[in-house]
Amino acid sequence: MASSSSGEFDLIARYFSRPVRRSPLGGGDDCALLAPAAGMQLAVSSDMLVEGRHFLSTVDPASLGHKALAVNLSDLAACGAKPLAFTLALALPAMDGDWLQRFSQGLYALADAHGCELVGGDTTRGPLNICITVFGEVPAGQALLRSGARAGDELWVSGTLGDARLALEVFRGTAQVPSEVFAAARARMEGPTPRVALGLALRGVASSAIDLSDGLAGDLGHVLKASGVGATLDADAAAQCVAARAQQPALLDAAGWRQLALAGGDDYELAFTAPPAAHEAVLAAAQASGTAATRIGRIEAEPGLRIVDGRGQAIANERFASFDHFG
Ligand SMILES: Nc1ncnc2c1ncn2[C@@H]1O[C@H](COP(=O)(O)OP(=O)(O)O)[C@@H](O)[C@H]1O
Ligand SMILES: Cc1ncc(C[n+]2csc(CCOP(=O)(O)OP(=O)(O)O)c2C)c(N)n1
Ligand SMILES: [Mg+2]
Repeated sequence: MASSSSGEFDLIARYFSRPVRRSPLGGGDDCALLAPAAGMQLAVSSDMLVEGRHFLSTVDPASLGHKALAVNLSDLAACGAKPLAFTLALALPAMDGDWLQRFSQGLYALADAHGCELVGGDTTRGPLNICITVFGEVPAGQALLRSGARAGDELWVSGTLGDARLALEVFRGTAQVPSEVFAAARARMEGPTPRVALGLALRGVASSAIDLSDGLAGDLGHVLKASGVGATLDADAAAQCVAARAQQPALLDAAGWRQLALAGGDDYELAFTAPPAAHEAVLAAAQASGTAATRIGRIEAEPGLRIVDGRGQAIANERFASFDHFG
C-alpha cells in the first residue's frame, strides 16, 4: 500500500542510498552490478547479527552498525580479499530516525575506511536483525583458505584475544573488573577491528587462515579438519594475547586467562599458518599492516588438537568449548 511503501522507501532513501563509485550499479534496481577487475575472483560471505544473541539491546546503534560490517569484513580478511561492496538486509521493529541515523553513521564510517560500498539490501519490519553480505576480490587462485595448513607450519594469531568475552561477562554480571579494564574490553566487544590489511599482506605468505568468531580452539579445529592435519597449541602463549591481562594481571589465574583466549569468542582476529621459512615474512606482514602477530603453536601430521601449557605439558582438565548456536 502506498502509505507504508513510502515509509519504507523513504527510510532507504534517507539512510541507505549514497551514490556508488566503484560498482557499475548500486541500490534502486532489482540487482546491483559488480565488476571485479580482470583476473580477480569474487569472495562472498554473509553474517547476521540478532538482538539478544549477538548484541545487547542497550548497545549504541553506531557501534552496532560498525560491528555488523566488521564481522563480515573479518571473513574477507581471512581470505586475503580486498573489500569491494556489501548488501544490508535489515529487520526493524519500528521506524526510529535517531537510531537509523546513528546506525548508518557507524556503518558508513567503517565502509568508507575500507572503500567498501553499500550496493543494496532489503528492509522489513520485524525483530531487530541485521544481515550483511560482503563482496571482495582476490587474484584468482590466491585466496587464503582453511584447507592449506601443512605439517611443520607455524601457527599464528593476530591482535588480542578474549577481551570481548570479558566485557560480555561483566555485562552479564558474572565478572567484575576495574572501569578502565571494562572500557577497553567493551571497545573490543562492540567495535572489533577487521584485520583486512593483515589478510592482504598474508597473501602468498600464509598457507591457511580463518577468522575467529566462536573461539580460538573451536575455530582452529575447522582449519585442522579442512587441512587434514593436527596441531599443538600453546595455551599460555595464546593467553598472553588477552589485553586485559597486561592491565590487571591478577584479575584471573592462568586457567582463567586460557579460558578467555581459547574459548572466549567474538575476537574477529585471524588465526593463520605459514611455513617456518616464512617466519620473517609473517613478521613483516604484521608490521606493514600495523597488527600484532603472535606464534602460538605448530601444525603436525597427527590429526587432533593438542593443547599444552607454557612448559609443553598437556592440559587435560580444562575444556575449551566454542560458541555454538545449537550446542
Ligand atoms: N544457511 C546456510 N546456507 C548455506 N551455507 C551456510 C549456511 N550457514 C552457513 N553456511 C556456510 O557454512 C560455513 C560455516 O559457517 P560459519 O561458521 O557461519 O562461518 P564463519 O565463521 O566464517 O561465518 C560457511 O562456509 C558458510 O558459508
Ligand atoms: C548478547 C550477546 N550474547 C552473546 C554474545 C557472544 N556471541 C554471540 S554470537 C558469538 C559467536 C559468533 O557469532 P556467529 O553467528 O557464530 O558468527 P560466525 O561464526 O558465523 O561468524 C558469540 C561469541 C554476544 N556478543 N552478545
Ligand atoms: Mg557465519
